Amino acid sequence: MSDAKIAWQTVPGQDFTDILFDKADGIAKITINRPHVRNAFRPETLEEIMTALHLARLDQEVGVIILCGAGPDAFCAGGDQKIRGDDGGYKDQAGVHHLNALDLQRMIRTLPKPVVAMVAGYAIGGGNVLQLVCDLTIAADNARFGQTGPRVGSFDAGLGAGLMARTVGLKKAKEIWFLCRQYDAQQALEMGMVNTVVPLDRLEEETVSWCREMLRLSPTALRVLKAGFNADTDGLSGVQELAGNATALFYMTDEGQEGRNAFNEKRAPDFSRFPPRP
Ligand SMILES: CC(C)(COP(=O)(O)OP(=O)(O)OC[C@H]1O[C@@H](n2cnc3c(N)ncnc32)[C@H](O)[C@@H]1OP(=O)(O)O)[C@@H](O)C(=O)NCCC(=O)NCCSC(=O)c1cc(O)c2ccccc2c1O
Repeated sequence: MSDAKIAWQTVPGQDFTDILFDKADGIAKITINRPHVRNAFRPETLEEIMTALHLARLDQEVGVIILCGAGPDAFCAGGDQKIRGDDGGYKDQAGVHHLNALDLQRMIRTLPKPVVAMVAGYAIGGGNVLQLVCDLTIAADNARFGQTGPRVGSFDAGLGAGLMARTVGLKKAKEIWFLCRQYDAQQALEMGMVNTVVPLDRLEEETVSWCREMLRLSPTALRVLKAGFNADTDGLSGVQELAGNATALFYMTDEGQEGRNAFNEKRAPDFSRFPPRP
């Protein structure tokens, strides 16, 4: 199959209402499917995305994940203001309030495979933070980015502010949040908020081509690099993620296995075969 073509297959066995979950050629695609509200999310949407991400993480056929919105008009317009309640978050259908966008942000950052945002149309508010926390962003030429929090009575002073500042610089990040302007795809590219801009009709083709390039590379190298890129921003939990990769690799060595074997064989471990390396 040429690089331009991909035959998405719906991942079977799921009962999603707010997202589509497809897979092909080592790539999983999660589509926020609420175009009537510019793909704004409700708590259920975020739960479904997290379920799909978990499945994609466990699936050893999947090396890269695409996150996108249904239709050409929006990637995601953030939290659904129609179900934003008075009790500290967004109401699910049982009336419970959530801010589970923050759980999703952390999940994307700790997921040990690259997550690529494919942005057509608006990426606004929590939708812009969502594309920001993805590892790469491919934008269509109709994409528009911005924060609205201070206008609609909200703010994301966590990754929304801090990661934004690390991505586009402190002054620009403050401008984005303090003025609540919108920026077109070219401006987003110039400020380093996205990786490339392509015509809308070539968006998926280009995104898939970037994914296929990554799939040709070492998954372990990409995994550890991702953890390394996030480690300082995420503090000790970022170090935990990076260190977990070191532990997993150590478990694969004879030296690591000698400790386990000695315990199971009720003998003292003999690490003398493993000299301290320079
Ligand atoms: C995105 C827009 C700029 C698009 O404008 P456009 O003119 O193209 O379309 P309409 O405005 O006519 O919208 C069409 C239709 O969609 C509805 N809609 C759009 N966005 C939302 C939304 N976010 N919630 C609910 N509904 C939405 C709109 O009402 C129309 O429906 P009708 O029935 O009226 O026809 C523009 O739509 C826009 O500016 N949207 C609002 C963007 C916004 O302010 N988002 C919320 C920001 S706050 C946030 O996202 C957020 C979420 C979190 O989970 C947080 C967690 C923790 C901390 C902070 C958080 C946070 O800040």
